[in-house]
Amino acid sequence: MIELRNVSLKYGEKEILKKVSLTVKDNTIKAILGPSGVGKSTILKLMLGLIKPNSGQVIVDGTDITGMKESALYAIRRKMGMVFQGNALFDSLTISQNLGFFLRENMKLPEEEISQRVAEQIQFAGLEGYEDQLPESLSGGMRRRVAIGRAMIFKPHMILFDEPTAGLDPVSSKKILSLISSLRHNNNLGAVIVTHIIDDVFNVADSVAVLYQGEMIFDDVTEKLHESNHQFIRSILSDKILEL
Ligand SMILES: Nc1ncnc2c1ncn2[C@@H]1O[C@H](COP(=O)(O)OP(=O)(O)OP(=O)(O)O)[C@@H](O)[C@H]1O
Repeated sequence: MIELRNVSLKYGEKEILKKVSLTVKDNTIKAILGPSGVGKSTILKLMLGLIKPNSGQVIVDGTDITGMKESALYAIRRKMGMVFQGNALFDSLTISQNLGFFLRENMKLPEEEISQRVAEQIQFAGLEGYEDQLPESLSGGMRRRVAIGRAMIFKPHMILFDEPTAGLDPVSSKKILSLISSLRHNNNLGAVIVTHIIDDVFNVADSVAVLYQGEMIFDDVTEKLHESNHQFIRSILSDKILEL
């Protein structure tokens, strides 16, 4: 479980988050919805301990990580997989090498186990036949699936997605969303999805937190979004996609 308790954060003089509280339960999918620049990616960085709040606490599985040293944070980050907005694949490595990279470099696992885990992710992400290709020869949707496979290969129990469908066509978006849904069912995994696309929320999320002007204006099960009278929520429900 990941919790943000009364988290406030400034970049310089700019106040980004104002006393934001949020809970992501295990084995559930939580969406964080909000306009561009509101601080959604910042929340993911706080959850990974990459940045620290000015006040408030970030709790991961009952442990307060707010004041933790970098060395202790390593173990916390190992519980979480991260899929970055631009995928962050290595252009000069093949798909298999991309998938196995961190297992080789950071975990120093035996080659046999690496090959087995890579093969599992190739199958899970539907990338059979592309093992020896470079990322540039794959479609945007396939590259996103490689990035998901690479996050999954550590066997995390929570996975964080930054705009998982951004830049994808509707068919690829659908595939990515069903892959995300299948993570929970097949692997008992929780997920956080940062997005500005309302359809993503209704397609996969159990609950949604809406961030607007630094504050969490809604945090409840997804179906209740329709009951909100907040003007911003009413406008996103009618427009379906937030201003970029
Ligand atoms: N390292 C930084 N230093 C200063 N300002 C920053 C830094 N990182 C982010 N910001 C600013 O903080 C605000 C929130 O950024 P963040 O990336 O969290 O937004 P976001 O909601 O994820 O937006 P997007 O969907 O466009 O990525 C933005 O105004 C951004 O310009």
